Order: sequence, then C-alpha cells, then structure tokens
Amino acid sequence: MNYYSTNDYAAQMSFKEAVIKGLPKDKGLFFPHEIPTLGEDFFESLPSLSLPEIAFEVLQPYVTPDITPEDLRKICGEVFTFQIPLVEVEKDVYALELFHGPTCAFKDVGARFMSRCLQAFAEPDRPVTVLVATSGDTGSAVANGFLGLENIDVVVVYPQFGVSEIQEMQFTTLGQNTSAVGIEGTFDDCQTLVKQAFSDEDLNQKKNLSSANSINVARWLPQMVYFFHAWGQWKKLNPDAAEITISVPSGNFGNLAAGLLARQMGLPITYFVAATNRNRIVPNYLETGEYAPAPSVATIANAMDVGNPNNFPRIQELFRHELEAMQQVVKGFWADDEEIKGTIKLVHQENGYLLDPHGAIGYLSLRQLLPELKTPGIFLETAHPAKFKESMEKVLGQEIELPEQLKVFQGRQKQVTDMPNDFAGFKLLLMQEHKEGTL
Ligand SMILES: N[C@@H](CCOP(=O)(O)O)C(=O)O
Repeated sequence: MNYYSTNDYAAQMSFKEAVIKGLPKDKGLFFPHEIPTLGEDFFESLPSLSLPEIAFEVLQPYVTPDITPEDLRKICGEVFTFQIPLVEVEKDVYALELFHGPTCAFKDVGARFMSRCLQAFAEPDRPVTVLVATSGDTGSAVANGFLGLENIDVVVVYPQFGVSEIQEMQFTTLGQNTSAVGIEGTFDDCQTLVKQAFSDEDLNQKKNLSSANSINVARWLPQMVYFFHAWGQWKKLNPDAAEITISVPSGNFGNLAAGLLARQMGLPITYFVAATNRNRIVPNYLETGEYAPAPSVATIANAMDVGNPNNFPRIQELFRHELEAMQQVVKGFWADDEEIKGTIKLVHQENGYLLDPHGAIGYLSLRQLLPELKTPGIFLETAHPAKFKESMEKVLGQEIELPEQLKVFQGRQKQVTDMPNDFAGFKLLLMQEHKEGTL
C-alpha cells in the first residue's frame, strides 16, 4: 500500500517510509492510496474471530509488502494480549471498554502496534527519536509501548497543567529511553511544537524524527480493529439487528477517523457520533459548515482538550470534502463539565456503571441522539475512570480504587524538563544527546 499526503496526492510513500517519517514534509497527513473492502465471508465470521485474527485481516492490505504476513501475525498476537469487551450498560446502550491494556486507555492498541513496526524498520546506525504530544493518554501508552527499545528514544511533550496526576506519573517516571517535556501551554501548543520539529531542516539533519501521535499511520490504522470487534460482539448478542450507532469521544479525532475508515472498508455502522467536550470545533463544523479551530479550553475530560484536531483532514478526505456526505453519517455532540459530572453520577446510581469523563460524553450523546437516530448504540469507554481519580472522587464523593496497572506508579519520582512554549528552546533541547530519563 502506498500513502499520499492530504496536501499533495503526488507525494506517495510506502507504509515503511510513512511510519518512519511520521508526517509528510508539506504538513499534510499520510492517507492510504486506496481503501480495500472486506468481503461478506469476513463479516459473517467476524463474531467468532479473536482480536489478533481481526487485526490481521484488517491491517494486512495496509502494511503489505513492508511487513510479511508471518511478521504481521506475530505483531497482532503481541499487541492484542488484553480484552476489549462490549458491556451492556442499559437496554440498547453498550460500552466498548478500551481500558484493559497496560496503560488503561485505548491508545495502548496503536502505541503497541507502532512500536513493533518502528522496531522492525529502524536502521541500527540511525537511531530514531519519537516525538509525541499528549493531553494525557497518548503519552503514557507510547512511553509504555516503546520502553526499553534499542535505538529508539521517546520524548513526551505535554501541557504542564493539562493532564491528571496519574497520567503524568505514567510517562514521567519510566526513565530508560523515555523522557518528558512539560510545556507552559496547551495540548495544541505541544502538537504544534512537534509538527514544527518535523519541518526544521537543521533538526532533521541531526535527528531521525518520527511521530507517535495518531497522525502516524502505524498509530492510526490499528485503531480500526476494535470497531470491527465491537460490531462482531454486538452482532453475537443481536444476530437479527442491522443498524447501529457508535459514539466516539474525540479530541485529536484519530479514533473517529479510524472508525470511519473501517466503515469505508465495509463495516456496517449506520451512524457515528463525534462527541466532544467544550472544545466543540467539529460539532460546530457539522452544524454550520465553518471549520474554525480555536484555543483549547480546559475541561474535566482533559484528554479531549484539543482546539485544533489534527486528524480532521483525514475525515474530510474520507468524505471527499463534502460536508453533506459527512453530515449524513457523522452526528455532532458536545457536553460541558456540569453535564459530564451529572452523567457520571446518574449512571453510577442508576446502572452501577462507572463512566470516565470521556466515556460519559459518549454515553450522554447516545442518550440524547438515539431516539432520533432510532438505532441501538455503542460508546467507546476510552480510558479507565481511575486515571482521573481526583475529579472522579469529587464527583462521586467516594474513593476510586486503582487497578494494578496504575497502583505501581504511587510514590515514584517524576523526571520532567519544564519549558516555555517556544520552538527555539524546544529545538535546542532536542539537539542534545539523550541521557536516561532526561534529554
Ligand atoms: N487525546 C490525546 C491527544 C493526542 O491524540 P493522538 O491520538 O493523536 O495521539 C492524548 O491523550 O494525548
């Protein structure tokens, strides 16, 4: 499969090149040259396939010929070692629990897949520096997924005051080949610094940079797999049902773009919901046709505090830049902090189900939109509620227990380089040689 830049169709690259480069030079995003479709047989067997089997079928056309079928099977087996169950929260409303992986967020899927691809592609005499901007969950998943890999250093760039205490511990305490930079700014500032680094000639001569945000195809594409798995599980429970809506809590919009790509491959999802917090750039666009990125505002659903969603060009590409076509499939929804808190409390009381602030927006969107859409719904539970321990405990007035994956971070020492939102300083920092846990 070849990939072109969303800014230049002629700029084509192989999967391997796209993964190593991360971003095209022209500041577009890599996009598959053609979108393969999966046959009826695949969809008939989907309810009985395991996650690694689904991953193999879905991803093979995208990685051929750079990854052999044998290697892909091995990678899929290593990535999907945890469950992604579909849980009924109430009649016709299901949660797809994406938080059972090592860092308790959906990002584990893409980060683990990408780390294995990059390891296979990296040249021994040309070490790679992976830059990753995070509003909370990506940083931990990438630091964990790449930890200890030879020849690959990871730099997590995050808004100093924009992530939860536990999220910060997850990527500032690992050391080895990982380090963290706390920026005086927002997630968007961090993502801009990372993108600037890719277009800086000087820096690119000295460093072999790659990105591990979902702007990298190896992070983005595997996120399709759990949409297929969700549908398979739902179909097993409801063999005669045909229509379904999936609500995707969205910040950088890689997850929704992956779901829509899966739909284009034939996955019969009737509607998607682009569910956001007060950073409602995409719901606004769906309503008005005007795409207006804005400075992000801080919310209780911090991983979605993104004012300039970086994957949106891919969603536009999937709908050939036709707003009406997008509106027919994608419904916009947003909720403020009070609505999020109210939903967490209500669902806990009514159903005994613990939503995290991001999943709460997904759930609420279904509650409000399903009567009109007339389908059952699935929302993505993108992260474990305990990752937002402080705010969850305030909302519920009771203690939240940490899962084992998070308990291990208690009492650890953070190692962070704090700095202003300034590219010159960031570049200087990146030019230094990596020392364990610091730059
Ligand atoms: N919500 C993200 C923001 C970055 O998203 P990505 O999917 O592009 O890595 C986070 O938790 O960091």
